[in-house]
Amino acid sequence: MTQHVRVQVRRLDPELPLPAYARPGDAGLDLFAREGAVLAPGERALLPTGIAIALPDGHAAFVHPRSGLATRHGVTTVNGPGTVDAGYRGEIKVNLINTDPTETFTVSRGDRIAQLVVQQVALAQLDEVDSLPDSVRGDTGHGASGGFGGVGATP
Ligand SMILES: O=c1ccn([C@H]2C[C@H](O)[C@@H](COP(=O)(O)OP(=O)(O)OP(=O)(O)O)O2)c(=O)[nH]1
Ligand SMILES: [Mg+2]
Repeated sequence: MTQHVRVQVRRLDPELPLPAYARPGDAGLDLFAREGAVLAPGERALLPTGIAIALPDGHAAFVHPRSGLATRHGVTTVNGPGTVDAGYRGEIKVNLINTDPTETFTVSRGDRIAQLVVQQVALAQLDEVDSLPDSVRGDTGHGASGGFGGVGATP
């Protein structure tokens, strides 16, 4: 069952449509660029989206890159995914970077540059302890479970 949460939104640019889910079942609302930009290889830009939101308590929104831009152009978010706090009332911005080594990437006003995923988040109440409970993983990580290959691959 899909859960819906009501999010108040202010449009800071009346000419841009509200962010929308491109298809039923999509998790991210596509965000539009309020301004264009030209990103040389390796260059980044903080682009305004023309919207500000008020999330209910216990929620956050995450500015995720779009996989099509990443795959075709090497364009992603620098801080991906960026975190929008429930208390943030400013314009949502997208920290875009062109990681392509040779191609310049042009953003036009109105382009869909990133997607906003709204999620419930738990706020941690930190209980300081001297030792943590045992677990199967323990303190292993960073590839400790094996290599990257599938069945039969060398570890
Ligand atoms: O991709 C992003 C990431 C953040 N923000 C806005 C909303 C967020 O609530 C605020 C602060 O973000 P964050 O906490 O990640 O940045 P910070 O560097 O820790 O700044 P601050 O000291 O203001 O918390 O900036 C965006 O518009 N887009
Ligand atoms: Mg912060």
